[in-house]
Amino acid sequence: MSTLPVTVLTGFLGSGKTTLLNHLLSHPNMARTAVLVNEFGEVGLDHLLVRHVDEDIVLLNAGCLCCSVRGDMVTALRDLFLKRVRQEIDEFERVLIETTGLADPAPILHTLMSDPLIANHFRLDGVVTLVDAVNGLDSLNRHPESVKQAAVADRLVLSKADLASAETVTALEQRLDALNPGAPRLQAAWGRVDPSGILDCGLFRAEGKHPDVAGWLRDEAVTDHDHGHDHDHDHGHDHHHHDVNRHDDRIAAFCLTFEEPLNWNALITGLELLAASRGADLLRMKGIVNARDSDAPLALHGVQHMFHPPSRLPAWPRDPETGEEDRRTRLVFITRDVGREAVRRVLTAVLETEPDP
Ligand SMILES: Nc1nc2c(ncn2[C@@H]2O[C@H](COP(=O)(O)OP(=O)(O)OP(=O)(O)O)[C@@H](O)[C@H]2O)c(=O)[nH]1
Repeated sequence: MSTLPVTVLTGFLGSGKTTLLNHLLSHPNMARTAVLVNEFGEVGLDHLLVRHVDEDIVLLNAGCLCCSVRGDMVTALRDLFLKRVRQEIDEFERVLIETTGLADPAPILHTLMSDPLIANHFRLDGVVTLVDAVNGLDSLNRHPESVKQAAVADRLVLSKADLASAETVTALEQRLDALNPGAPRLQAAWGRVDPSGILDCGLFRAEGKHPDVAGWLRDEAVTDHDHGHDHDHDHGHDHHHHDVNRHDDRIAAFCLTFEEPLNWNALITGLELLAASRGADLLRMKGIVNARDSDAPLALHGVQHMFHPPSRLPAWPRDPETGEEDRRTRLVFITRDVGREAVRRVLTAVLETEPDP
């Protein structure tokens, strides 16, 4: 993969994004990373500064570039790429983008998938969402944006656990489990997190190792949660959502599994139908597909109405216990106000009626 991985760091106002960045920027593993921030001033770079490359880009002593974004993120990312091509800046191998606190990460993710220059040269590695242990529950209760930020995350990082009681942290963790069971959670006191915990959560690794399907798809964690969820609903009492407010109730995380190879065109038609009718509510989708007319597995992911072009993987993932190839199609969805059954019905209806090409 010659594209450069991009990590999007998001989190509600005051959740600790700048504090985390401050820690990351001095970490040796951040060498060759270009970090896009809204303003240099906020991060306080003086003690890390090696030299000014230009007005908007500085080189830091860990070997990373810190770039302040003037105007929009798309222009900043394009400029950065062109400077790299013209060798006006030190070669960087990955990008980390800090979003503003109220931001919906979806538009940035759409740009990564759709802007021709950007989509050709960058790929989404992951969305990292910071959640403040003190105010996190309140933000989730009051701001649908913060629910969405947590729901689309590939990694959830809890900040300020030192200021919150153990009960509050547990209650927050339960909420996050229900909202986004597939996202591994880390704790970062005062922003102290190892870069390896939040970078390389995508399917492809910088070192060109085999794609990590299980680590990217996280379908087992989602399936385990989904079973518990159905079970609780079946019995209708005392389930773990009883104290969860309605923003969270609108979010569902589930995995659809197909044992037999699928008609690829029909699957895409089904997904397009879903995107056209419920695009805004398909918060995140990731999948590995066994298509009848492809020997190799195909990986697919999307955010709302937009899908990234599929990638062909070099080999089928293997079951870690038996070592056997796992050729099942697995589609993981995080949705808002769209249930598993509705998605399954649309996809199976199209899969059953479309003829093979
Ligand atoms: N006690 C404690 N305070 C923290 C921790 N992380 C961040 N803070 C403090 O929380 C406040 C907000 O942190 P920032 O890093 O500025 O948060 P932010 O997400 O960048 O804020 P905005 O850019 O305004 O959205 C600051 O005063 C930090 O010092 C932590 O783990 N523990």
